[in-house]
Amino acid sequence: MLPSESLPSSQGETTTSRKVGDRAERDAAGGVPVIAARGLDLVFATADAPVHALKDIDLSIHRGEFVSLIGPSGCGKTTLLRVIADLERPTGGTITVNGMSPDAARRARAYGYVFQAAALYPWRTIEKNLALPLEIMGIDKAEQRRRIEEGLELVGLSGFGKKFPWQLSGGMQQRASIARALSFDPDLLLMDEPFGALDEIVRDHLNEELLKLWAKTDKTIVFVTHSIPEAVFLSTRIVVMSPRPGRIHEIIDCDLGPDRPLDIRDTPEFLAIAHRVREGLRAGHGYD
Ligand SMILES: Nc1ncnc2c1ncn2[C@@H]1O[C@H](COP(=O)(O)OP(=O)(O)OP(=O)(O)O)[C@@H](O)[C@H]1O
Repeated sequence: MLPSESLPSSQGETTTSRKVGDRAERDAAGGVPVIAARGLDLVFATADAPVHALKDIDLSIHRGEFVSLIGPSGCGKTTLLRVIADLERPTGGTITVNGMSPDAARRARAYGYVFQAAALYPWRTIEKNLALPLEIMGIDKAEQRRRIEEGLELVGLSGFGKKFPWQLSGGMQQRASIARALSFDPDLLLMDEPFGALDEIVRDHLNEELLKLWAKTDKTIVFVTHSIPEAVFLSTRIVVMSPRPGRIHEIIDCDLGPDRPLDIRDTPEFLAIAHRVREGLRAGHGYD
């Protein structure tokens, strides 16, 4: 693997140093969830029949969690992420982000959003792509420079700032888009199948490095995926969704601890959780 294909490892640090908070304790302490959805519903009005994309979603996500949304195509994973990001308005129920409405949270720049495709502007260099949200926020040039360098270093792209997106591999472009989402230091990262288009080896590697980055920055991450192993490897909890109207079928704790080398995927504990997720997907799908 090229060195440039790696997110930087947190050398000398281990993920065990991370304070993985205990949700029950935080609830008892009255901590405000980062995301709190109650009875959330979304019906898209279309030219023919209305599309019931989300139905009765109840979900609380707390600071420092890594929560994956998994489910069959069209079950509303992206729609749920877009509701959190204030890119779609629910038609029923309530949702707060950091205790605010999604609209207020968006204006407060509470989250960074990483799309499935890197969505970088091809006519801007990597550093100019990273600068864009900072320019919009009116951050001065010197501070922009500092944050861009820090962001590039965080994702292992130091020295690539002057390149254009098309001069980088798919994995490197996706890392640049992660750095852009982190450039204004949001506590919450929303990621919509960010590695879905990458080959398995690069994807494995970025999974491993994303986990280290999460441990290092203590962000809350909501991550959409179709992959059971990816969900189990990354998450502290897995939300299994069922097809239209998209509902939460089951929420599975993924208590594998913070230290997760790739070969954890061969352990009985990992395989047992993957099995539960698969069973949840099957049951939610109504195959039988
Ligand atoms: N703007 C829209 N107007 C009408 N229907 C929509 C709109 N956006 C999404 N949908 C429909 O809502 C349902 C949920 O879509 P969504 O993209 O959230 O699913 P998903 O689980 O993310 O799917 P995939 O895994 O294929 O990306 C689908 O039936 C989709 O066709």
